[in-house]
Amino acid sequence: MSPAPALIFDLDGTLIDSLPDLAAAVNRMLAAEGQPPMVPARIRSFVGDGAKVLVARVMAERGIDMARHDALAGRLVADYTERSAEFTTVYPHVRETLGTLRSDGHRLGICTNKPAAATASVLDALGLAPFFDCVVAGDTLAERKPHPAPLRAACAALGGDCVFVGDSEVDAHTAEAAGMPFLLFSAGYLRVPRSEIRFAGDFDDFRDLPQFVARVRALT
Ligand SMILES: O=C(O)COP(=O)(O)O
Ligand SMILES: [Mg+2]
Repeated sequence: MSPAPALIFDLDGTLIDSLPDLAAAVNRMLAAEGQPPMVPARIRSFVGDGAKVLVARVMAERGIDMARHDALAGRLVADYTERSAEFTTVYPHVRETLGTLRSDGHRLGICTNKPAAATASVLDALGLAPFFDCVVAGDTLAERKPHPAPLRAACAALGGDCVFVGDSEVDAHTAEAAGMPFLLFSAGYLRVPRSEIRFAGDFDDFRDLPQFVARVRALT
């Protein structure tokens, strides 16, 4: 069996349920535009490709002039960064599992499409930052997921073999492009049927993650 692989986690919909604060920020933006609020389930279907794409999808749905995209996206990111952890929760058993994985010798990292400042703010506020040796965020590099570069950068920083754990088709495609095993957290924000993506294992309870990691490790 190979040495303990490093584990790289997606953030939104994988470690944290951030939709309530993302939706609150979107709805503050819409209110400032004189628009009625959007239901969180709809906003959830727009999450996964980063804040700028989220804002573009909301604007397209509401017929807001795209010429204002940079201004509105900039405002939303600044507002969300200030208020990223008012309603956001860590999924059950995430903290204890991250602790177990670290004690078992795994190095841990994050690869998210959320911008770096917002990522740092939410990780600090929820007490998750100390678990991670490396964070690659949506604006750390010129490319973001599903481009493999951010995941490869996280893996290079952690060293050795890596496994990616995420909730969405964006994550599955990123892992595939990077040639890395992918474990699906199926209680997050997946937007396509599971049959459309490839994963080495799936789980909806973090207490089950160490056994999947051990199984993937036994194969390498
Ligand atoms: O902010 C997003 O759109 C997605 O973030 P994630 O990559 O952590 O899921
Ligand atoms: Mg996600």
